[in-house]
Amino acid sequence: MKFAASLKEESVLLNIENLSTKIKTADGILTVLEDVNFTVEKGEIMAIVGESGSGKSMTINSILKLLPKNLIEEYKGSIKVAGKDVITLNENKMREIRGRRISLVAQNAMTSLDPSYRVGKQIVEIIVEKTNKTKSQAKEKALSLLAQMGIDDPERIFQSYPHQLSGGLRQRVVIAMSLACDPDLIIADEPTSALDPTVQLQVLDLFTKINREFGTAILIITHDFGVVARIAHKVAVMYAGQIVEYGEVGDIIDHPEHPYTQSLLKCIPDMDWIFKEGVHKKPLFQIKGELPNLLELPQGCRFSSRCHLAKDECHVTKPLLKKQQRYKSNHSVRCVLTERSH
Ligand SMILES: Nc1ncnc2c1ncn2[C@@H]1O[C@H](COP(=O)(O)OP(=O)(O)OP(=O)(O)O)[C@@H](O)[C@H]1O
Repeated sequence: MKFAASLKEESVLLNIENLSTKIKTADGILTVLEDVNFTVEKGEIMAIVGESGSGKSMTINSILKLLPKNLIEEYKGSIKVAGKDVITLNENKMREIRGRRISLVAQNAMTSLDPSYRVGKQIVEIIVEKTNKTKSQAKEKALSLLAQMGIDDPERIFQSYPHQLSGGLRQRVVIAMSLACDPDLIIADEPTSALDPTVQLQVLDLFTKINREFGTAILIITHDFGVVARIAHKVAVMYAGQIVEYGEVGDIIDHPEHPYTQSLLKCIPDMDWIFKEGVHKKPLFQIKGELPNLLELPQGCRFSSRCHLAKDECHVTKPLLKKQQRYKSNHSVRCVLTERSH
């Protein structure tokens, strides 16, 4: 049976409520996600930002049901795609969602490309497998997609093997592949972190172009608030498996409420001093300390041990993600101090 309604008929493409994921490890049970709530709407670019280990990839794996069964201790809540809860869908139905409704662009293009086949053949195969197109129609579509990715000589790239292409070109090819079945949502997992800085900007701008021209929603995963600022409309700041701040990007950059968000924003390099003074004159800000051990989470706020503002209550009271009424938009923060100060 075909997956019922097209996501494009819904304004909310992805709705996650109270998602909690625990995994089994040799050391014990890890709470990798807890109380995760967010939505991605039609035509929106949403970002999830956080340090390494904060749970960004686990969120993607939970959405796409890519967690190995033997690893899962708990996987509960609701992950609705076009109103259907993927948590209860079987593997056949999930395959209809993956690739067709939601496609994934990984950090390293080589994980998505087979080194032994020309890239054109790989794009054509996906189109033929997932749509009713013939091989020649699929080739036409593949060439058109490559051209739309800003590739000047699509025929040459179509005939190339992955190792003959630069990192930036490979990532453009993978992004073209992700669009092969006209998905409603692309999930891009750190899609630029393996690229040179100038190529990173070009690839980010390509996502913006795709969003504007195709109307495809994008969920981008990053550790870099600079990426968020450049392309996203909405952001969830993630720390130790929880969303600690959520809302419109403009609101959060202008009024970061959570001390962790404030710290992440300080980590964005100021391009002016890089170009004017040289990279060695001003060290980049680093957040001191480490993420808590997910086997022994603190009783109170998970960021409390690294927070320069933490008070006694922060170590004992579990903060909830609460909408801040003073903002018109849905700006939510998980911090007891924010609650007190307004
Ligand atoms: N297979 C696994 N076995 C044990 N622990 C795991 C496994 N996969 C993830 N984790 C742990 O789950 C937590 C969340 O990991 P996750 O990969 O989602 O973080 P991330 O924010 O995506 O980090 P990165 O940016 O480094 O990819 C981390 O503490 C990580 O060590």
